[in-house]
Amino acid sequence: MNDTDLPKLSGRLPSTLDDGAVDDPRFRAAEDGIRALLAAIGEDPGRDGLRDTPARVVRAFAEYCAGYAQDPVALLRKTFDEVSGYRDLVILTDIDFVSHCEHHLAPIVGRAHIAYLPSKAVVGISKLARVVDAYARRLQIQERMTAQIAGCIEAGLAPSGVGVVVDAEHGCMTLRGVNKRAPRLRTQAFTGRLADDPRLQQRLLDAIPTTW
Ligand SMILES: Nc1nc2c(ncn2[C@@H]2O[C@H](COP(=O)(O)OP(=O)(O)OP(=O)(O)O)[C@@H](O)[C@H]2O)c(=O)[nH]1
Ligand SMILES: [Zn+2]
Repeated sequence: MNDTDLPKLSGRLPSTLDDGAVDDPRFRAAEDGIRALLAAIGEDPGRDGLRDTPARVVRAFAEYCAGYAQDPVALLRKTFDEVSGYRDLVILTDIDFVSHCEHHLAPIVGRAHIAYLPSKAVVGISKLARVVDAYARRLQIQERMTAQIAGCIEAGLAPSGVGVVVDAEHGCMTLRGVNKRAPRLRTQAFTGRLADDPRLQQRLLDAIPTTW
């Protein structure tokens, strides 16, 4: 799978206030935008309690979106090939993440579950969680994030197959709009042997705890 949505690695807001970010004109413009938003909801952006809020919000969004600065495939560069012929599924479940929807900038809170069939090397399992975060920390829709994670593992490890299942609650449905208490969206992507073999898919699905 081609990852056509690899991030632009420049032109983003810095994710911290270090290294001169305070002087970045985009940072200042974004703060003005938050001040305008505060005024639009009937607040006084000049009152004491809100004076530092625009800068905080911009910093927070830079942090929520820090994944744009990462190259997720590069996270999988270090692999281990001394696995004594291990060829079965590697399954990592319940990788929690927070993302933000690109429609409302509302939080998406969920868990990703990943399986892959190694062809020769395996990767440190923390790297799979790092890949999830690199895509979650962007503005997303869940379907795209799911496909991106699968595509990244495919590109980074060239395994015999990948399965990614994502379960998440969307703030834009639970906190506003239709206001449903806890609808959970499941998306999944399978490649290679997992795309061809429903029994391999089922092994990943069976490994996912039913509660969270
Ligand atoms: N498929 C998909 N839809 C999403 C995701 N996140 C949010 N949405 C939906 O995106 C849609 C945006 O719809 P619009 O009609 O443009 O926006 P809206 O008027 O705010 O819609 P409501 O949420 O129904 O009030 C909504 O139906 C959201 O529930 C996602 O990850 N995947
Ligand atoms: Zn939304």
